[in-house]
Amino acid sequence: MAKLRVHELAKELGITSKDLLTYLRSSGEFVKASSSALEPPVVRSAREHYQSVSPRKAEGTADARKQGSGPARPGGARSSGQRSGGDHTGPHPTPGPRAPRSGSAQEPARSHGGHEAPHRPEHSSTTHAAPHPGPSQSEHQGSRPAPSARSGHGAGQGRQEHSGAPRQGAPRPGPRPAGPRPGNNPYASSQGMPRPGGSGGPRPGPRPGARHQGQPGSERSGRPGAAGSGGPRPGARPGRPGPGGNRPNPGMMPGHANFARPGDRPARPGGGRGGRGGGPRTGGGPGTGVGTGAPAGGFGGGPRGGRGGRGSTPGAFGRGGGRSQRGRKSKRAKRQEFEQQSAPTIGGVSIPRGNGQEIHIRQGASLADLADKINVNPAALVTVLFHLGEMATATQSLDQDTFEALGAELGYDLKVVSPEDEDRELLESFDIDLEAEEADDEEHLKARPPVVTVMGHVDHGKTKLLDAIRHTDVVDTEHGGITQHIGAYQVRVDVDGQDRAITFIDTPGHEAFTAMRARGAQVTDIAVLVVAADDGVMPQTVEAINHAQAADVPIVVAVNKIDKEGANPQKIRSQLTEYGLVAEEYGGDVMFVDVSAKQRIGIKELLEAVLLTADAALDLRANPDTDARGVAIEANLDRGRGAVATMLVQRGTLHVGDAVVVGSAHGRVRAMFDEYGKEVPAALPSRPVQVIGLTSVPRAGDSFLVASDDRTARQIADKREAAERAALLAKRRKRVSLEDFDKVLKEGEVDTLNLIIKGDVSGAVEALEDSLLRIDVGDEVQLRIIHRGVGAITQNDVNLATVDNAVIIAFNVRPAERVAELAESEGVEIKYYNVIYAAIDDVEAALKGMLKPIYEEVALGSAEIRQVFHSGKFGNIAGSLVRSGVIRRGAKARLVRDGVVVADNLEIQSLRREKDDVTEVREGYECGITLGYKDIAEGDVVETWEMREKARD
Ligand SMILES: Nc1nc2c(ncn2[C@@H]2O[C@H](COP(=O)(O)OP(=O)(O)OP(=O)(O)O)[C@@H](O)[C@H]2O)c(=O)[nH]1
Repeated sequence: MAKLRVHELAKELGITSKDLLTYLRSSGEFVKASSSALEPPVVRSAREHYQSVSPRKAEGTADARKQGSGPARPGGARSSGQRSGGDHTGPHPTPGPRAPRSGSAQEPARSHGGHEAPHRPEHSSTTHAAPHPGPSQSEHQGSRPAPSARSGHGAGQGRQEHSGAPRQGAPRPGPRPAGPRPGNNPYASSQGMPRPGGSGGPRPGPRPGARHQGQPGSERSGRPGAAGSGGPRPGARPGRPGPGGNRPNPGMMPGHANFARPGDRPARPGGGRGGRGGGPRTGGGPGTGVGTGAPAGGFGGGPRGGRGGRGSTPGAFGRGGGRSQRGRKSKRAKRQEFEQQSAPTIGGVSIPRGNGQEIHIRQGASLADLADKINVNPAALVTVLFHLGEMATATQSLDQDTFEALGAELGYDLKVVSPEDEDRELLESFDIDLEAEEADDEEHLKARPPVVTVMGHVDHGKTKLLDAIRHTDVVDTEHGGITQHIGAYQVRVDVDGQDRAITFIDTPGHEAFTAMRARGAQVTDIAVLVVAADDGVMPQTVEAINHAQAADVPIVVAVNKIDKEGANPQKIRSQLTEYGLVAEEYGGDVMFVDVSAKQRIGIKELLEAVLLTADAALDLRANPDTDARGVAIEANLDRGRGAVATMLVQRGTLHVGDAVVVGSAHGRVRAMFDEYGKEVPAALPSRPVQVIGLTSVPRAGDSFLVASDDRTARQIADKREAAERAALLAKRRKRVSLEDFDKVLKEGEVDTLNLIIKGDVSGAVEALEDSLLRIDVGDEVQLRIIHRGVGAITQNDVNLATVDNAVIIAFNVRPAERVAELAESEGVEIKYYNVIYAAIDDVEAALKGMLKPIYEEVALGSAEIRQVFHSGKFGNIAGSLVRSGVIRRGAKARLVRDGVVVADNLEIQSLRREKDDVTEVREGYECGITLGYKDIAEGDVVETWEMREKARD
């Protein structure tokens, strides 16, 4: 059963989505947009609120039924939290138990002493009213079994401890934020799983671990799993101002006033963003006009308020109530409305005005795309945009602000949607709602094997270890080991008489891991960190730790090469404490296993440690009885077999004959093979299979899903391809930068400044990190250093920054080859410094919202007015001769008479050579200029300039 979305609930309550959003935000819910899904408790409280205000229909809907069965799953509403970020903070702000932590919950067949029954904590529907982490559910924390209970213990005892005993003998005092752990949902872009590791202490407060660097374990463990990316945060700040507050609006644009036409509405004093402002909603009557300083601009001016009267009666003073009655208009009324909607011409074009409808535009869309959606001529939009002070071609992709400004001007609520949202919408248009599916899964969940990635420094033995594990398949020995590389394999281990499986991703290293994450796929449940006992912690060991921690993936350490002379496994343990990985024997909760990949020593223990860590830290369950969803791990074009893709099933069961869509590839599963090359008819969750039958080769990290039929699969694939093409055009999308951090912070888009520090020497990196973490930034915002390292900025750094929306601080280092290009195209900001204090100052200023870009005025050119023409249409036209530089249409200008500035802040509104409109005129040529300023005279000089951002020292 699908969750109710904001707009649906708003409709039901007879209010606008925006009003509902405002209410929800003010009551502390993190709801992103009107398409956001709402948890039942939130729905209920909203209904109650609005009923108390004005009793309306609310009960008896299908959702009431939902609520009845709605306590959230253990482990948080994983997928929903992932997908729509903070949307689901509401119902689950109280860090609760994340998962049944014992093997019992996952594999009921196992014997677990007193913990036979799956232990599923239920979220109380009242949790949303208590956004602070409380000790309420700490019982589950306390009973979290320690993986340590396993190692080296007798089976029976180990089991019991494992299932019931607290790790250090003492109950864990505090709750663990129960952020949704998206772990295995390929459709999620963000991670919210609290790490299982760490100090295990309580993590209340909204800024856990922000500045505890240096204390082993505390920084990372305290790092907010939840605050990380999208998961519900304890102590989440309620009521951020929504977008639209002080964003630029058309009215702010220079020259906007000059296109005012007779009959335009007068400007509304104050207010936000013209047509999108809140004014009209709250009853701004006709004629309330535009926002800040918008002088009756074009067809700006609150289309919703100003044009009251359209729609239903209540709409006469705004939109209130109009929506529900809109369907019942007479033809005449409709016609009238249409005529009213037809804006007066602007710049010679007439565009039917919207009435505030929400239009979704994908990132990187162009005017042509918008034109298509609102059914107008693209050229007309080009003209309108031009009059808003921006020039763009019909096919050029535009940024969000431009679209919003344009939407406000045209009377539409234009929403630029992220690729994830877009894909969700796309799937929804095919009646596929992944979020709802997962919610429905709850009662059908069955344990699934963990998916493991092996990471570590070069030559520490990752490949050898994967090889050794491959041959340690103690159950399925008849094949004599896995022979084929398909990108992942599954081994079975006999643990305490139980046959259990683990899936290994067969591409070692964090590069593949991060690259997949960059594509939105999170396949890894657990990372095995390989460290050579004769070598110790090396740069890539640290990188691997950072990457795993950034993804909130628990780590099991394999101390390898213990057969070698000079091997010192204890040294590795103590070294790793500095990185927050504290071995159990040192009082921590990370399992360390000594192995020799070469001599195949300790492999079984390692596999057991993986299973125990999974049991203790993760809720690895999936519904096998549904259509398969998962991720493509590897794909290639095989000469004989065509496109071959290794797909990891994450939920449901994949069958031969299923119609699948993988990213923008599609097809029908003709045959499936396992890692032995054996044909398999069906693949359960966590099973990797090589699939043939796709029409094209997908990319690693593409998510796949089974569609109802071939046609649907093809249509989804086609639409995705079109969306991808469009997204390519929007490559220059900007992520977080230090300069705009304040803005995105205010808009509630982020509350953590993620940094990656790269430097030339480790001392500098450490000093910088240390100083940065000491910055006192208050409680509103967090600083998180997600990765630090020595050496040039690599593709990996940029990938990580892409995933986690981080800024890279480069201290005396430069990007490696082509990396700058990648950063540029991905919109990742790299800030270069050679003085530590400058970096600290900038970061501090960014956090405090004081780091504004510095602009300087750059002269473009000047022209002397030779003659003044009067035109009824254009006002006074200055017949001029360009004396220096160029005169450019749209440039800022000032009028100088006898060396004195008589008018400033003008704009070259139109520029002509002979009879033609031109964009610029160079030195020595004559031209006709209109400035929108009447008092011009022969001999005056028009100086033009533009503001350019100045580089900081
Ligand atoms: N003595 C000993 N040598 C090992 C062991 N494990 C790996 N080696 C050796 O270490 C070297 C590197 O092993 P790999 O498995 O290739 O290491 P890797 O981490 O995959 O290296 P890259 O693929 O380069 O990142 C090889 O020569 C292995 O034979 C071990 O347990 N004991």
